[in-house]
Amino acid sequence: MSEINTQSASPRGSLNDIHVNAEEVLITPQQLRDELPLPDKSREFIINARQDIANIIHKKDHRLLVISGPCSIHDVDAAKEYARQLKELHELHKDTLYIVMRVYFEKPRTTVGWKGLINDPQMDGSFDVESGLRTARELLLYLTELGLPLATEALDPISPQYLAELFSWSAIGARTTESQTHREMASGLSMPIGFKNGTNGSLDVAINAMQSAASSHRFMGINRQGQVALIKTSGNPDGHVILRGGKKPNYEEESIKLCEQQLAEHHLEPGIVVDCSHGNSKKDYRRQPLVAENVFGQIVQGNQSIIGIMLESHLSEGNQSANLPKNELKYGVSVTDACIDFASTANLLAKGAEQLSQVLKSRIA
Ligand SMILES: O=C[C@H](O)[C@H](O)COP(=O)(O)O
Ligand SMILES: C=C(OP(=O)(O)O)C(=O)O
Repeated sequence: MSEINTQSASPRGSLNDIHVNAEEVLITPQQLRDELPLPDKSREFIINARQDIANIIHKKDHRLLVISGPCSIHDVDAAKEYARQLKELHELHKDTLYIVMRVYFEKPRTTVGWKGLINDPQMDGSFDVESGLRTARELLLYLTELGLPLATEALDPISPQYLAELFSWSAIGARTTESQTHREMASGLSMPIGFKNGTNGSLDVAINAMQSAASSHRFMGINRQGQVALIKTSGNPDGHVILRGGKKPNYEEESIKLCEQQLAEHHLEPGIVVDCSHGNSKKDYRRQPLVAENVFGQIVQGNQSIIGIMLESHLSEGNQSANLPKNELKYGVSVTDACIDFASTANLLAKGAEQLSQVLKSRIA
């Protein structure tokens, strides 16, 4: 890693780097991939998981997609323990639910705050991004070997070259669904992509994003060697909407119908994932099970468009400040949005599997 102090390199009066203090050259994506390669067995597993999820989106697989996991990953040991428990649920409910682990390394902030494990893995303002990338890749390799499909938010347009091959599903978040950069990136990503409605509740931005990302784009990015490159994409055919609520929730029947109508008006497939957290839980984690149960009820009543749910779930409930000294952080508790605990997650998914096992099968003609 080589660091250039741009302030000392820029004499007074310079037009450049006025607000840039320093830059460091990072390991290239290819170097990290060589250092931590993806075994063939894991590659096969991810190819199949992406296909399973695409089949759910296009209604060729009856199962309900369940994306469950911490709001953000900050502690690798806790993430591994969560994954081992989630893997049991994945197996237990595999005929009805397709359970994928949320592994979010990049957090979009409303203003400022800890931006995730890649940006600041030590959570102390040391911003050791190279070690963040390495830790993230090591963890993804472990989780894949465990046999869990993995989900993330694609936020940084550079990090996919380092990590994206390990994910089977990605979201474009509420704060970036309207961003051209993110729509271009989504058009080239190799896994199914969900687009969240905007933080104010706007569905239009997600529908526009789906159309944009399904198209081919030309844009500047980096290649695996870390060079700036002109990227040419063919478009992502597996886009769908994620309803996350906004100023008010949008998971109830009326909102789902409105979303179905808007998708139909744009000749888009009616595949909807409901995020049970965020605006839909009014930021109260205890409400997530209520949202999920309402969604299960809609499916039992004959809804055909809901293809999945998302849960913010961790080993223990609630959250804590990411600014606490490391030795004061409680194990298995979120440092970003509050989560439901694992026992509640397991109860909820057992209820869902029981209620939906027959009805989901009858959806696929
Ligand atoms: O899901 C996580 C948060 O809702 C998102 O990153 C915004 O967090 P903030 O409003 O605490 O910055
Ligand atoms: C940031 C997230 O969600 P949203 O984009 O809906 O706020 C998230 O799911 O972590």
